[in-house]
Amino acid sequence: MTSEITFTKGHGTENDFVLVADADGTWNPGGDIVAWLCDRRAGIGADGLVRAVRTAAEPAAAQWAGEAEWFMDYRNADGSVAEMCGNGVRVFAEFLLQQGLLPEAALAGDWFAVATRAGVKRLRREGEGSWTADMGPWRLTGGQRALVDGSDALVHVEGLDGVARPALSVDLGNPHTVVALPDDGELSAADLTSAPRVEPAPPHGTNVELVVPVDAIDVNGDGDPDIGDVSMRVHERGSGETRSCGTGACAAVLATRAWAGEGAPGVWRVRVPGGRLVVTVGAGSSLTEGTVWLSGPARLVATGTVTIPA
Ligand SMILES: N[C@@H](CCC[C@H](N)C(=O)O)C(=O)O
Repeated sequence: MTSEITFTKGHGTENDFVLVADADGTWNPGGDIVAWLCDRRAGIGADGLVRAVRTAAEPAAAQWAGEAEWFMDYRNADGSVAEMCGNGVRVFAEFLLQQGLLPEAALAGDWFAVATRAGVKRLRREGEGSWTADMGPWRLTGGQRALVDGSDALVHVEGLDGVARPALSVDLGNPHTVVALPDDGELSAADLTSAPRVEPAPPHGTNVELVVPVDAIDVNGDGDPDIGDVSMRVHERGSGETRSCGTGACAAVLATRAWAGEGAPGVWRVRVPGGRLVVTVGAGSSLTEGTVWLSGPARLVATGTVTIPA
């Protein structure tokens, strides 16, 4: 039997999603259906599927029912499940607004809670199509040892000189491995048509970010940089190279800040192929753990219906 689903297509800095409202949790697609929907030739095409379901109706989220009304069920383009999506959660908030499901107070600029597999995240509307997400806790996976050594992994990136690069692993609820490159030439030369090989292989796979520091900005002219600035490309676990990754932007900043050491800025601009994001490191964060905020656009571009094959 086939079924018809209403969807919205949206993106955050061109990290794009198919969004489906499934308030009562009656539609729980298998990985093959997700992969088909996300297929850019045979399906609608997206980096991932976002399903909006009431926490009370979703067994995976029932533990957060008292804290958040809605659960973001995030799936990668290959149909695999992911814990969190930083661009996706902003687009999710914009989608709830479009569907008339956003709590009234959130429209007025109050924080509101969304449950994810990485726990409850809070979001605030900054203006039309613009959101900040409190991404919650992060940590360098390798802890103090990785900070002292400057790396806890090696990454082989195709298209460069064949030498494995030192990298830092960052846990944002989902896994990231960040590699610093010296300049834009290397950033462009990197071939991300296949996943960079990471050693040791992370147990649940990883998203890989390539990051190039851009000159930090000294806003008040006191000689100390106030705003950090990086360029980034990403190969996402389960989706391949994408034009942006929100959790990846946070990871890129947190690794760069760890390499820079004490005194590094707390606010960063992240340039990705699909646009720009702002990452703010939470007050009280150390170089190895803390909290982080992500700000950026969320755009909804189309709605439609699709017949799901049996
Ligand atoms: N694009 C997302 C991250 C999506 C999940 C990721 N591919 C994973 O498997 O962890 C973002 O904006 O954070």
